[in-house]
Amino acid sequence: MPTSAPSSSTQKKCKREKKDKSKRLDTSTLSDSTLTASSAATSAVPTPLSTTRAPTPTAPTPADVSAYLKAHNITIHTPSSSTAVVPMLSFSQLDEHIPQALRDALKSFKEPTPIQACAWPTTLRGDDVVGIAETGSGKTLAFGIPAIARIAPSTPQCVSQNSKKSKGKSTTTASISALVIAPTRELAIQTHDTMTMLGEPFGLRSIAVFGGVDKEPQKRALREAGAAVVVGTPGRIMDLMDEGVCDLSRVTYLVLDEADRMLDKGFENDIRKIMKGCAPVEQRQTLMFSATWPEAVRRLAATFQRNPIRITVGSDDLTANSRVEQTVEVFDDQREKDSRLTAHLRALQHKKTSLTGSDEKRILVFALYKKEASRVEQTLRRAGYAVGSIHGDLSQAARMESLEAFKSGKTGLLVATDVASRGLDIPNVGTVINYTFPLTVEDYIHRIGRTGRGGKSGKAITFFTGDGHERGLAGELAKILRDGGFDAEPLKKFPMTIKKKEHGAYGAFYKDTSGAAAPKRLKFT
Ligand SMILES: Nc1ncnc2c1ncn2[C@@H]1O[C@H](COP(=O)(O)OP(=O)(O)OP(=O)(O)O)[C@@H](O)[C@H]1O
Repeated sequence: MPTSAPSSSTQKKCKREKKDKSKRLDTSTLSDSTLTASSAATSAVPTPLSTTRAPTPTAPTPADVSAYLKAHNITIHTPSSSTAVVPMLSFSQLDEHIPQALRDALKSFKEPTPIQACAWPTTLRGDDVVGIAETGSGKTLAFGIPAIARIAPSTPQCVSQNSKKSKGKSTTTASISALVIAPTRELAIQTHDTMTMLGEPFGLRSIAVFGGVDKEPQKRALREAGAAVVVGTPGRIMDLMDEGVCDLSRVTYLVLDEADRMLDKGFENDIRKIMKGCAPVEQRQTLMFSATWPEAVRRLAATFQRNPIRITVGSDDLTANSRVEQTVEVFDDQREKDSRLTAHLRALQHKKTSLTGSDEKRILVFALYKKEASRVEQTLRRAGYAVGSIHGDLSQAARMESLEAFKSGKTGLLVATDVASRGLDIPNVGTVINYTFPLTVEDYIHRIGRTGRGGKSGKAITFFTGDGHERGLAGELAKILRDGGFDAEPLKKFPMTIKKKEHGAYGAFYKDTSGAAAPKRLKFT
């Protein structure tokens, strides 16, 4: 059936509304004091569309807000020039800020997660934000929804016209408006899938750019089709920038996912270069999200942002997902690990064959080194298990195949290095087994966060020998276990000192050059 063209009055209305919207978005580029003046506490919920509108019936009362912040142990640091952040306690509060078609993406969920509730009001009004919340708590949509809201047509009428025209085929967009940078290829692909889903009703295209695969299709996609959103890993983004096919100069919405990792030694200089290619900081919204936010990167992060609002769900200290039950087993002899691993698989009644039901629990085993991952995989295969692996010695195609087989249940067991520790949202991982402890306790938090996602519970079993790097991490691990209410006794034979961490690149010599005024700390208890 042919699609009828929109009437000229509808077209005019859409144009007018687009113009209004771009005016509205411009406020995000003004100084903080202007932003404060225009959105001063006239209502409990930010109302960028109108200042005369009566309060929304769904707006929470200050008492509701206070109780919510307390219940979820949320702390919000707001720079003195910014307006207080009032969380959105229900999806209906999004209605006046985002188009219906975007709201539809949330329909399978009951309510916003705490990080979404607190991040949306501030990201939608144009602030820079640091969002720290436990693994599996919905951070992708916390930054994904505002990204699309910023570039999508603003009204349901415009949306429906556009989606009729463009459903299935994406609109050619000359400029990239939003950029999400992720530390691993698999995470970039996963986030790109989410952005594609969110942008699809509006004909907004997302392109994933990551290494380990042929550059040509990515170059062609960028050159020929264009994209409103790019999600990628730093190395490939820089390559494509250098080749002149990835123009980021119009990127006004920039996200560092797994931000502490992105600012760590090894990535930091790449991030600086990429940011230089984006719109300048005054015209850009820069967002950082992670489950871990070590002191060592905090001040450095602030130098990339403009008066950021920091939202912390949970403790300011390093904490694990509260729905993951953690146990640690100490070994005197490394060689005991293999038999313990298979004993656990038996105790968990893990099937050796492929899984049939999609709700059957998968098990993720983390090793530290590529060779070790490969050896553990072989051991499990010899023991008769359907098992796959993900590590840096495999081609990207093999990595993607292993991940798919694990997701589908063809293999219910996956052995991985830390390339799989951050961000991956794999349904029904019931247990994470740390065969060898990671190099940092942050990595431990991210690894075990592959289970217990989206409100489900999970289990983490950690083998600990105290050899090499492990010895110096025993104190930090014990603290995490105790903070979560779990048994840290097995670790007591190791030194319990906790070393102050330094930024990988700057160490003790790092100096804050942001010149930003110290933020006031708002703790809602
Ligand atoms: N409001 C919500 N209610 C219930 N589930 C949600 C909600 N929002 C997102 N989810 C689901 O929660 C799961 C975890 O989300 P996501 O991958 O964004 O977590 P994350 O916080 O980024 O985790 P990580 O720190 O490991 O990267 C996803 O399957 C997502 O679809």
